[in-house]
Amino acid sequence: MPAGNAKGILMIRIILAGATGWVGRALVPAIDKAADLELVAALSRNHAGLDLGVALGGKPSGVPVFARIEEALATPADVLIDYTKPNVVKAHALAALKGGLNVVIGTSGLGAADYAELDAEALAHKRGLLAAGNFSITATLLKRFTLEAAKYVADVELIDYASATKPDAPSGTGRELAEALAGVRQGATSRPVSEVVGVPETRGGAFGEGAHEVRVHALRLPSFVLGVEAIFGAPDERLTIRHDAGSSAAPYVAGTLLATRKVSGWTGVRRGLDTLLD
Ligand SMILES: NC(=O)c1ccc[n+]([C@@H]2O[C@H](COP(=O)([O-])OP(=O)(O)OC[C@H]3O[C@@H](n4cnc5c(N)ncnc54)[C@H](O)[C@@H]3O)[C@@H](O)[C@H]2O)c1
Ligand SMILES: O=C(O)C1=N[C@H](C(=O)O)CCC1
Repeated sequence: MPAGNAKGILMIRIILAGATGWVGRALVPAIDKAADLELVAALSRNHAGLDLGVALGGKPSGVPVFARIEEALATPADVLIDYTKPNVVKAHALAALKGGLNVVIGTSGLGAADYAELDAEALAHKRGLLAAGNFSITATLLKRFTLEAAKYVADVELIDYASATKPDAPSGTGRELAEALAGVRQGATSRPVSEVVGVPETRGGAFGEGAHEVRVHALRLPSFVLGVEAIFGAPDERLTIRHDAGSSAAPYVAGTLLATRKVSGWTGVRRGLDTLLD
């Protein structure tokens, strides 16, 4: 139950996992500025034991930094926001749900099977979870426009661009889009990959089944931050819908905070910031 502050505003108490990372350190000042949000604990493998303000190079803030989710969860809180790493995010979310928190996941690397498991846990504990492969508004529009175009054009493939060091492929943005697209797309007219002569792997990774599968081609090269491109082909014409992220984490802040405010409004898992838009 969110706690009231001195002005009687219901405060949403947040544990931020990945608070000293690229996105985490952009979220901290935005949470501080919000009258209805309170950062009560942080999780960071590299800065555990420090005060978060000090860890971020500023004044003490009174927010403790922990190394492990179990330690952080000893602080009473309402929502866990996670921007950490693909190999730890699911364990963080499961622990938070068990502890009675709602969960907002920005971390990439999880797919449909992981979210089915998290959904069962969220339902069991009557908590909400919102995961978005990309919390930026323009990436969310890429998803919306691509799903709309798929109603009219049968053939579509995705290209997923990211930096050479990104640990997961495809990106969270590309994976969420591919899994959603596989659920709504029409059958492809391209030759089935099982009939391809040469090196079938060059046709990309597949999400979904048979003619409804969505092929994703992941490029990992220096100079890219994150980009996802949906290419639709029809006889004698082509449509490309593309999102490109810049080098700052600013585009992800507003969407993450919107999800944090809304996530107590349902039980189970929702995927995509688009599920919160009209
Ligand atoms: N959904 C979105 O809109 C969106 C936007 C940007 C990034 N991302 C994703 O968010 C994730 C984080 O991105 P980033 O660029 O901020 O990463 P980063 O490497 O800059 O920061 C990761 C943070 O997680 C912490 N961490 C790592 N392993 C940990 C562990 N085992 N226990 C506790 N803390 C741990 C680190 O200390 C650090 O604070 C990535 O998966 C990225 O793809 C998603
Ligand atoms: O820089 C990253 O890593 C990003 N990851 C997200 C993803 O995996 O889709 C999106 C934004 C940047």
